Amino acid sequence: MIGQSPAPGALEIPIRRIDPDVPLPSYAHPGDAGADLVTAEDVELAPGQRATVCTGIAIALPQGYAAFVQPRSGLAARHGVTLVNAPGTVDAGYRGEIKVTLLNTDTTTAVRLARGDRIAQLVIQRVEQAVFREADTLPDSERGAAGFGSTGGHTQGAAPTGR
Ligand SMILES: O=c1ccn([C@H]2C[C@H](O)[C@@H](COP(=O)(O)OP(=O)(O)OP(=O)(O)O)O2)c(=O)[nH]1
Repeated sequence: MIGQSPAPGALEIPIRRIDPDVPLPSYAHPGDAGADLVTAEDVELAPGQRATVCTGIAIALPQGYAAFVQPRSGLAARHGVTLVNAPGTVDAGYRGEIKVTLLNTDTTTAVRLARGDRIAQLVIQRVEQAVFREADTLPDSERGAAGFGSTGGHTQGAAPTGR
């Protein structure tokens, strides 16, 4: 079911329809993290092609929040469509139209998306703004500087040596 009534205590976000005919972002199920975004334009992506498309909406997030534009798993698994910059970050101060940079990763098949198709999902989260305080040494930790596969790779990949 699409277009649930809001959960009690849900965060209210002012939204402006730049394109008056596009639906507002909506959660497909109660408890979903992502509200679906649609494309406001028809687009065809050749194999390997990307395109930045309009969603027809602009929002005003409260300070201390950000919205993350995430790919949809169905589009990814069925058609190889993802987002170049996943997740796209919408800053609290941004008042412009939310846009989505789609990428067709399929090497042989073009993908056609029609105005109104759901192309991505918007996840709204609280975020911290840090103060970066320079230090000569960092506190010890169990991991230390080990990373980039230091705990073992997949079956065919050897872990790279750390520096
Ligand atoms: O997928 C995205 C990513 C970003 N934006 C908008 C909202 C965001 O607040 C703004 C700037 O995004 P970002 O900081 O990622 O872009 P930048 O390349 O660093 O540009 P800028 O110099 O404007 O910060 O663009 C979108 O509409 N969709």
